Amino acid sequence: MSSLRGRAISPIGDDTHEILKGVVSPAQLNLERVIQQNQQRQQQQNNASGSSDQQSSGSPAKGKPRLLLMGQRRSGKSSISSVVFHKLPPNETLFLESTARIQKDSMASFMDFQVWDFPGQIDIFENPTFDVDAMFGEIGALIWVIDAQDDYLEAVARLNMTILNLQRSYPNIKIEVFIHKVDGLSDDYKLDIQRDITIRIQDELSDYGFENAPVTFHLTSIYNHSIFEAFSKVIQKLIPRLGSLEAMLTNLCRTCRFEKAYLFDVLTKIYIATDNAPADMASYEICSDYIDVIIDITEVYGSWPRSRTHHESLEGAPWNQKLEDQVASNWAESCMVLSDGNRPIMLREVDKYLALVAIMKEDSYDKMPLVNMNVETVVQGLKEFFEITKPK
Ligand SMILES: Nc1nc2c(ncn2[C@@H]2O[C@H](COP(=O)(O)OP(=O)(O)OP(=O)(O)O)[C@@H](O)[C@H]2O)c(=O)[nH]1
Repeated sequence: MSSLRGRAISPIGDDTHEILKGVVSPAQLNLERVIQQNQQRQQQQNNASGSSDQQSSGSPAKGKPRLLLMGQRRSGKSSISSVVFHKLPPNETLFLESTARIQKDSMASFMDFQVWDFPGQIDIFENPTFDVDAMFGEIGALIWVIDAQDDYLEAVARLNMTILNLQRSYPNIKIEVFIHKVDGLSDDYKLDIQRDITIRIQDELSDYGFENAPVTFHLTSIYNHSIFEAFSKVIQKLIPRLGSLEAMLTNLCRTCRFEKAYLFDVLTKIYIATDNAPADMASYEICSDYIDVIIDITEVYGSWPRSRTHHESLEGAPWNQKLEDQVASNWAESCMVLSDGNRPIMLREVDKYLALVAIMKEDSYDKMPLVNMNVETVVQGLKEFFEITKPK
């Protein structure tokens, strides 16, 4: 399949070929032009307004974007960070000790970012030893965790103070409120709490003249996929030109008749883009569980060294082809059929961090060769996308 790379393809539909045709496609040229224009515009703004405004723009000027986890003590910040970024089983968070100082984690991922876990008792605006400019200058998002199983009035009051302090100097910082530990709560109660917290925050902010502060709310728990879903939404806001990624996946779904396609960060199981079909928690869960299965199997069998004779027999008759030319991906590919409705689900690695996972429709399995060709083309397009948009 690798011999197909760089050629125009003949898809089941007719859209994918515009993603990668020949050496440089119009889409690629367009993306490069837009990225260059954005960079020039940003450079001009920075030159015009000096370095202090650069910090106040809220977008990461240099280095890695930062996610700050803040909130009251025992609200669940360290648990969230450990479950999402370190694969700690949720039950084991019961034994986590209270955080005494800021924990800084660097994530080597498709996009290098940092996660800072703050101790609940710290108030950075009260404490003169904190360099607030350095802290919020390169911030990607502030995640405020509220324990929904506890009395949340004080947490909301502190969040309001924090937003008001930030709005004056850093109006573009994205504030993500995780209404957390909703696992034990009924659906009605969850929505009531969300409504109540939203109103309390919006009322307070509009009293101070901030009508449209960038605050988003998520209902989360470490005991189900909601925490990964919420982090996915947060990370997606940090991806430049996310719309182009979504358009690629939407085209792929239309061309191959997929029900849903996700681009996953394999280690964290955060999805960084999906097609434009309505979001559906069940399909996200099954794709994310599938990644776990593949990783487990790879850990057991992945490093199994094939003997030279076995290798030669695989490349010999009746195939008479090199092994890498017989498979669609040089790294990993897998496909299995879901028992409900006979819908196959496929996984294709994009690079060492990312994987494309898609749920197909019932009849797509017959068209696997064409599906593979289209997936291969989109994967090449995705690689180019990340190459072009990577911070220089
Ligand atoms: N039911 C439930 N419990 C949770 C959830 N997330 C965290 N917890 C529990 O909440 C408790 C406190 O979690 P931590 O992660 O230590 O809280 P923290 O906000 O880091 O606390 P400090 O370090 O003191 O600021 C632990 O016992 C966790 O098991 C959740 O989603 N649901």
